[in-house]
Amino acid sequence: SKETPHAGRSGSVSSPPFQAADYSQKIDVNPPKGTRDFPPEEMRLRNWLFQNFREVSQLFGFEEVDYPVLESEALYIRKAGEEIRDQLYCFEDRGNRRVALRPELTPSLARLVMQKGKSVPLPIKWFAVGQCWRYERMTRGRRREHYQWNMDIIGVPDVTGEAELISSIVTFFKRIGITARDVGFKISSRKVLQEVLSFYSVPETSFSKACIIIDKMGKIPLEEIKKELNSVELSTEAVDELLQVLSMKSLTELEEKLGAAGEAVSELKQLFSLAEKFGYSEWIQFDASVVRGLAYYTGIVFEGFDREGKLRAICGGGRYDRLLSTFGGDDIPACGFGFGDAVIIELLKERKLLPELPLEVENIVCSLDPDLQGAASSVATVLRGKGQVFKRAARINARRLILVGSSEWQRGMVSVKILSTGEQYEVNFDELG
Ligand SMILES: Nc1ccc(Br)nc1
Repeated sequence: SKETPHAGRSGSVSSPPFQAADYSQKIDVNPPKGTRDFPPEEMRLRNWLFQNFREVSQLFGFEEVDYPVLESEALYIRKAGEEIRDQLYCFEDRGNRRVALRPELTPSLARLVMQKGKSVPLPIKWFAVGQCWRYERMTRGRRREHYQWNMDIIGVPDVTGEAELISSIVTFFKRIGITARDVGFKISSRKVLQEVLSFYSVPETSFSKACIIIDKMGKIPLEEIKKELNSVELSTEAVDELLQVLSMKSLTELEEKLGAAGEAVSELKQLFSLAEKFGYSEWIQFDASVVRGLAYYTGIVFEGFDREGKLRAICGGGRYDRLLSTFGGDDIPACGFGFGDAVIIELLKERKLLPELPLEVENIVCSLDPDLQGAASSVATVLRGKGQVFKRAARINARRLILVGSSEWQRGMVSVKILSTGEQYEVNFDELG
């Protein structure tokens, strides 16, 4: 039935009461607007991508977790004017609870960490690959769901956390053939913004809102940015100074401006020094304009970008030391990133790096005589039981064709044909393994 938007919070659409299906006409066989099916070929590519997400996460000692796609809406009600709030896929359930399809995974992680409390030793190193949602008016024809890979480190207060997270993403890129010539990371810190604003005694409450406004730079006119910054109590002088600092692309320049004593400069210098040790210096650059669009970041922020500038941000993350206290918990230092499943595929297509993932079958068993269906089933069952044969089912194309013919079967034999060479021979059914 057509969605009839009812009154309610922005972005929430309540559908009419359940209507019995009308079988007189063919249903719409396409998935709901903004969502995707994953038929076999697309599913193989998705599994390949997620397998790389998982293997890199485990290489760095992270444990996999997951959470419900449906969460309490309260997890996402932040008052900083984020786009993620404006596009919340939220509704009232049949128990009159305000719920939402998760737009991101970090609030769920914070909720689970709080739930586990002291029972989980620190540092916590968790990763997840989960579907996230937004309700965007389809005027822009964009997707309403994507899968996000997240890695988070809880309980590490210094930038070694961020350095390790960026190293894990670099490791992932290298595994799939992406190099530092293809992508880079723009790195900054929200403490840059904080130190500038504190100089102009801007109230703390304006900080998150100012970050969200600045994240819109390049997406809306500069005059609009200035107006919105004035509206959250930044003076014209503070705005001009801020915009000047945000245009900086060198740490030396930033140090000359803010001095070496502040946390912003010292943490960034420490991170760039660690990057040398990790061996990924060529992948990163300082860019003061990076603030990211989530209200809860408090320190280092970074985003992966394609150097040709054709695509949206590939991934993004940073430090969020005060998220738990916004949920009424005790703060624990934390950092993490989100990595969507869509832009990276666009990038691999651009760079002709999509993997060949044909259907993979180890054996095809077929009976040449209708009366031998049962026999063929026995053969297939024996082969399936031989774990090691099917474990190698990841082989490209079927390697063998097992023929169950009546004359051979009467002698307890089956024919085996190696498809790549055409070689054919008989095997005793009892020795199939
Ligand atoms: N947060 C979010 C969710 C879903 C998509 Br598609 N993009 C962003």
